[in-house]
Amino acid sequence: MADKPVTGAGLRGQSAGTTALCTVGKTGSGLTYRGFDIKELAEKAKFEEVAYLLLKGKLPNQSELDHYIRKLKSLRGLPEALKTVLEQIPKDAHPMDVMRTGTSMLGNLETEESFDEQQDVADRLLAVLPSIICYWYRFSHDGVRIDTQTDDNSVGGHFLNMLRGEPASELHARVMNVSLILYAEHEFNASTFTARVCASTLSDMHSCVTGAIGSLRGPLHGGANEAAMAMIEDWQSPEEAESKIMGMLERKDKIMGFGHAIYRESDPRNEIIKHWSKKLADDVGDTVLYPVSEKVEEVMWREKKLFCNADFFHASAYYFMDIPTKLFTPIFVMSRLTGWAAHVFEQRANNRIIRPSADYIGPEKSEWVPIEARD
Ligand SMILES: CC(=O)SCCNC(=O)CCNC(=O)[C@H](O)C(C)(C)COP(=O)(O)OP(=O)(O)OC[C@H]1O[C@@H](n2cnc3c(N)ncnc32)[C@H](O)[C@@H]1OP(=O)(O)O
Ligand SMILES: O=C([O-])CC(=O)C(=O)O
Repeated sequence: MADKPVTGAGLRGQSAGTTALCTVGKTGSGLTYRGFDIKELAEKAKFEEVAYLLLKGKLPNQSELDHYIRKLKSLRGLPEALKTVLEQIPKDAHPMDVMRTGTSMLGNLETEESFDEQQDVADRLLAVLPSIICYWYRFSHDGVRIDTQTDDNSVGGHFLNMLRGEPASELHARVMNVSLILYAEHEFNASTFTARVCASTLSDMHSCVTGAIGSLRGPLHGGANEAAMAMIEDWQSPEEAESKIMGMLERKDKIMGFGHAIYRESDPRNEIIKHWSKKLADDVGDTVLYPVSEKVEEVMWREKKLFCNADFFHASAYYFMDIPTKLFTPIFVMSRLTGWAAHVFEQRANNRIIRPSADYIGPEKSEWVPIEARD
């Protein structure tokens, strides 16, 4: 992508604070969490280890990790009042709205009374968000009230088990683990910045996370994985994909799953999720969606020098695992909760209310006109 002059629009290129959590695009394309390269984490870590790293500040040793997994497993249950609320939400609601309402309702039932409770509140949310979305989804779509306390050790395996009513295969659990690691943290992205702005007023964790979910929902941010799927799902061949993309580019449409506010050359998460999407394509014997996705990637680079961001190959990967498209962005929430909460901790530890200024472009002086005399 050609370099663009940095202007004030979208606060692009302006530092809005400090963080010890993450670097994005520091050497042109890299991503690190507390200094650890994303490629190494995606290959070697459990998502729960990455959550611990982000939330507690260091990698856990074996007994700390075992204890943490046991803790998360014990926190998966839903209060009855929250189940009642989830049962009222219609089947055609957007699952991101369900996540938002579920988090907000939990804030009424299990209010964070003091910042001393922040670690426990974050752990509870990490454990319970998959339960919220799956309980609502299975109740509204299948008419069943699921037990959200499965015996799966991993967050990803637990999610798939609740969704399907049976434990996930090793491959699917592995891909979910990688996906949750890739989505966990990304510096001052829009949803995290929302959480930090909310935290800067000394608000509670549930409010910060509820606001962040609202920001993540949009198609220019987390909603892009669903939007990318909606775009490619009906294309039957790479040739059709090429001609459709060329038409979209001619009309100056945004192509979802491409481009990035910070990365200029590539998004390091793409190569990783693309690898797993290919493995899943081979697993299900796909001959259409993966070649279509690869063609879109090739055409976008050839025509616009735009590269896939984290979202594009997530679409096909989730599709191959038979995950309904509208649950794609809620999975992002289940993971990014770790980054959001860790940023809230950081903001609280060194806080000043976030309140920028605006350049006024309205009228200099307006004359008051009585209501009867107005047009
Ligand atoms: C996990 C995540 O949240 S990753 C982001 C997910 N979002 C998407 O995939 C949505 C599609 N992508 C986009 O809308 C953008 O690339 C964003 C929102 C991610 C970044 O926006 P910006 O920082 O404003 O983009 P940037 O400054 O790099 O844009 C440069 C030019 O490329 C164009 N461009 C950028 N992305 C795209 C795209 N996906 N399709 C078509 N054109 C694009 C822009 O319109 C801009 O053109 P202009 O200078 O004529 O206005
Ligand atoms: O950093 C951003 O602007 C968006 C992004 O990729 C993320 O939040 O993962």
